[in-house]
Amino acid sequence: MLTVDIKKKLSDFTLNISFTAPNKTIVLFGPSGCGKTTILRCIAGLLKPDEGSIVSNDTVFYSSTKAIHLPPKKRNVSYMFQDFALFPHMNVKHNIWYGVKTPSQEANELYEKLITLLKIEHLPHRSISQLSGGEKQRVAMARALMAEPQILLLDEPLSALDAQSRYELQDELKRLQEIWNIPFVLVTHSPEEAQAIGSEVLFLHQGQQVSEPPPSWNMNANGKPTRSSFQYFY
Ligand SMILES: Nc1ncnc2c1ncn2[C@@H]1O[C@H](COP(=O)(O)OP(=O)(O)OP(=O)(O)O)[C@@H](O)[C@H]1O
Repeated sequence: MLTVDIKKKLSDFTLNISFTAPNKTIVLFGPSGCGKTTILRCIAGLLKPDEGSIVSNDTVFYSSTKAIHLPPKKRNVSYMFQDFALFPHMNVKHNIWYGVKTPSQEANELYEKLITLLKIEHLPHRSISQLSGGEKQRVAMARALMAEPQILLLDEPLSALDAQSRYELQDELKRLQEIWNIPFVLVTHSPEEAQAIGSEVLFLHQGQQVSEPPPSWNMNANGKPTRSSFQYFY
């Protein structure tokens, strides 16, 4: 369980957000610049809010009243970036093992489980430059979970992929969340993706949560959001 209740002054508005993420996938949805990435960065400890609190289970990550601001490495949070941020000079296996401090039998078992679940058993010695976008996403996912995080943050994890890989990986993400049973906090611009993956969706507008979903959630016959989808925000 993750509880976020923070304010932070940004260039054009003040981010003022309060939500609780149970062990499910919570989606932060809204237009470019509404504050989605800033929220992830505050949870990860890469940015300090101006006030409020961030608590994960019993661990206080940030509290303005208690003057607590844990550094990123003490938060046990994995952050998966839009471009996957894999190390190009390392092969797949070394990328996945990167965050593991002490090799152990348990870590080996976790590694085997992850590459099987993510269907990348055939790739361990491949270099990153020889992977498709979907394969890179799977490797990034394995690396993120190999660190055994309490929380997984995903910043537009599927946006660089073609439609086919996106659909496949939406299902994988849902399945992995159910197995890991930790909060996944996922940022997207895509109403279709938010609906497909999110157990809960937070609609954001200029740093604030808005209660109404955009009239937008009407899809056309091809399952794509209609043009009116975006009127709410743009
Ligand atoms: N450290 C910072 N200090 C002040 N303003 C910031 C800071 N970081 C980002 N901003 C501004 O805050 C706003 C929210 O940025 P943020 O990156 O969180 O938006 P976003 O919703 O993730 O956008 P996108 O979907 O384009 O990635 C933007 O106007 C941005 O310019």
